[in-house]
Amino acid sequence: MITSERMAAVDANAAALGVPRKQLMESSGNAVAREVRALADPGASVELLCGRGNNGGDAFVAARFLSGYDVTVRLLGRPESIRTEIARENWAALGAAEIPTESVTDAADLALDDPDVIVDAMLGTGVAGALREPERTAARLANESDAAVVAVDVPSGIDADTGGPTGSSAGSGEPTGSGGSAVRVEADRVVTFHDEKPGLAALDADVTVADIGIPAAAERFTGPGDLLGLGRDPDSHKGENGEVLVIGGGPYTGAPALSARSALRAGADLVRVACPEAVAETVQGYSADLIVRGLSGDRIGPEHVDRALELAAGNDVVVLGPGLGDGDGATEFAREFLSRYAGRAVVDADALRVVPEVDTDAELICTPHQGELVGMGGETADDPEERAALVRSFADEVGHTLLVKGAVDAVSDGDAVRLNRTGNPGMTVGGTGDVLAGAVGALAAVTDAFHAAAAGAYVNGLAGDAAAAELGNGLVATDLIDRLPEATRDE
Ligand SMILES: NC(=O)C1=CN([C@@H]2O[C@H](COP(=O)(O)OP(=O)(O)OC[C@H]3O[C@@H](n4cnc5c(N)ncnc54)[C@H](O)[C@@H]3O)[C@@H](O)[C@H]2O)[C@@H](O)CC1
Ligand SMILES: [K+]
Repeated sequence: MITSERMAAVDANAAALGVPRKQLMESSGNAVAREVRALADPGASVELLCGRGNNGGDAFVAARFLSGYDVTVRLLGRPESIRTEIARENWAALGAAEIPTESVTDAADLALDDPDVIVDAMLGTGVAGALREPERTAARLANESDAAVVAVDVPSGIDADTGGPTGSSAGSGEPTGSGGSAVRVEADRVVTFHDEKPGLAALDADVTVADIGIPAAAERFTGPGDLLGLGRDPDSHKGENGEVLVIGGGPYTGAPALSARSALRAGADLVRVACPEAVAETVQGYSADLIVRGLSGDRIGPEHVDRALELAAGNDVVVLGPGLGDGDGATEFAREFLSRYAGRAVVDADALRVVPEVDTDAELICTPHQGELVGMGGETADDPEERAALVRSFADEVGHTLLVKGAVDAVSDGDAVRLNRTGNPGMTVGGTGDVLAGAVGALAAVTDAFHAAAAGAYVNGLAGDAAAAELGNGLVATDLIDRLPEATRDE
């Protein structure tokens, strides 16, 4: 099963792996034509109802694969209004190949000549709201005809994620819109691409899943698609893109500052640091952009839990651990803090060891390296696939998301697993882990824990690769921070 949102991410990852959209559309169209061939013999009449997006583009390709059939490609809209370049190219290819096309803008001009097969390629996953005209009328005509109806990817008017009509937030199958009942194509067959869609199972149609050549690696590994949707809403206000509290420092002062600055560069609006008073000035000295809150004394200990919880309450995410040290007081603090905190937290460094034993309502993203993973009671292996399986089962056991750092990072929430290949040996320098924890913290303020961990690993490694390209093995952790804004751009 794959959601529309994940499908878009995987599509972008496939393009980054050298399998561009145009190739996917070619395979999709080919798969649609195969379905038509299975339904009707050559000579049969096939009416392709095409929208202006890529769903329609799939049908333009299908028409090319249907030589020997009496094909009509009917575009709902003007050719100039075809939305994507790839669909436009495939439309133009029809003309060049002398395959008959028609374009209809007015619903009143729509009529179907009693075809044997109708291909519904009006709307796919890019639909917004209930069907408009002329799609609405075309859907009615398709439903009234005796033809076998083959839907491309998803029947037009159906939400691929819910199975309900498009434009209904509940997706419950209830009619929507201004009083009228929701029109949708009642397909006999659906050719859907790459993987099953959650909304198709409940439909009264035969569903074929077509392999369109998206490599498994596009799902297995992080890629640029994992950043889609993490961009800033242009209308947002200060604080809406994430408020992060870093709790750490004491024996080390650089670590909490690195995490905090990283969170800012990865997109958080406000980042606060709670650290011992004795080092507050030093931490502040690293950057005027940080809001530093001192906790009495020179080490964080259990006496600070109340104050830390108070500070945490105003933030979306806590990053716990950078520079905290492994003293008894610090460990006790981490244990008690987590047992009383119920929000979302990234747990790193010396705070990691308390995770397996602590009883917490918090949602944690733990970022251990292999050694810390073993310290937590987890297992590791040389083979990356085996290691990923072990990370998954350990994440399931502890009930939190794990991001296990290595040459290939492994991320799992106990269910899904994602691997990250960005990064380089130059990043073994001190502080890069603090940068990662901060970046994941910033992302966890705007998306779910698993997505934040995967995207954080990806951007951190990407920033490291950009730094290594310039500085080789001379890179330092702050070089990554400087390159995070570019790495986190989602276009
Ligand atoms: N990785 C992928 O996601 C792939 C997608 N492919 C195809 O691309 C489709 C998605 O393409 P698009 O994102 O271009 O979207 P669609 O082709 O689903 O439709 C988008 C366009 O339809 C119009 N529209 C939107 N809502 C409407 C409504 N309620 N009534 C009437 N018109 C409306 C708008 O002009 C919009 O731009 C998939 O369903 C699939 O068929 C395939 O080509 C292969 C790979
Ligand atoms: K469709």
